[in-house]
Amino acid sequence: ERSTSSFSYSSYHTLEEIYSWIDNFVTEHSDIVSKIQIGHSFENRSILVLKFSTGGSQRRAVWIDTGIHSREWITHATGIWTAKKIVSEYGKDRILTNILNAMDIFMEIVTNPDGFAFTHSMNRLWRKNKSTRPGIFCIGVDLNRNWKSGFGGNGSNNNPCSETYHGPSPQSESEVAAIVDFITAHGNIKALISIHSYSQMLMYPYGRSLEPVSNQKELYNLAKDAVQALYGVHGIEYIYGSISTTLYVASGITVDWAYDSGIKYSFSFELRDTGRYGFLLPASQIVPTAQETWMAIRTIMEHTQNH
Ligand SMILES: O=C(CO)C[C@@H](Cc1ccccc1)C(=O)O
Ligand SMILES: [Zn+2]
Repeated sequence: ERSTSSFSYSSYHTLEEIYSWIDNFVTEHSDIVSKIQIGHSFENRSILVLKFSTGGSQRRAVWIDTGIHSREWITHATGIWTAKKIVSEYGKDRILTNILNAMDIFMEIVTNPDGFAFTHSMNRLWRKNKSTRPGIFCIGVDLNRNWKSGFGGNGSNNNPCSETYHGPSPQSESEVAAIVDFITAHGNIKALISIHSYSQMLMYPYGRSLEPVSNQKELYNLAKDAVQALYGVHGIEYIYGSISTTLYVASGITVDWAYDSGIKYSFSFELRDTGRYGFLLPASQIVPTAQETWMAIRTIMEHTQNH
């Protein structure tokens, strides 16, 4: 359809519908939003990033990604709603307006487009990307294990048939390399938020070890504030802490790479629910989930802007 006014923010959508929404969204809000192609997937789909900017050049920025694991549909839906929220609240919400007057926001909604298309066509519970290599008879790499930091360590798997297969080498996957290249070239990303589902958790590095990061106290307190803001919307309770102590040891993950690259405010969300529906969260929970998650994301962005 030609405009986003007929787009349902309370439904799940196909890859084509999301890419079409992105084009309409950028057209309708061209004063503040632009579209950047940062690369292409294994199956040659465009990898798209939304840039929210009110001016300046190379401003400090926040990176948000959703959908790195294709079956986690609530994350793409939350990303879309959040993008609309940002443009709707600019000039109205004082906190968001201050954030966008000082920083840019980059949002990658479909971080694993090949896997996402596959969840619609063949296998709803597909997690990895769709890369193949000669002589390897299982498909896909876990894009949340393919990053350089701690690559190949505990909590990742060398078996290509594993759901946590880390791939042949760090950044071997074009979907990961595209983000690394973009963030490295930008050079002024101050916060990274990588959104997963499910479990209702807000976590920070490290995943690869139990060792606390240097600003652990700050991240703990920021996570606490963010989780309290989230709770205030619909009374949903999150737990929070470092990945390795809150969930499990995982190596080669997005937020460890971000942190080691100097992005001191790196977080990973696990959205609703805690297992009743899991990855098959009903569409009726999209808007409530996005509304509460926004309050946590805004808290993290506000802290980043002020530090
Ligand atoms: O996707 C998950 C649920 O589908 C769990 C996530 C947990 C996690 C999230 C962020 C960083 C490290 C691990 C994973 O194992 O990669
Ligand atoms: Zn995940």
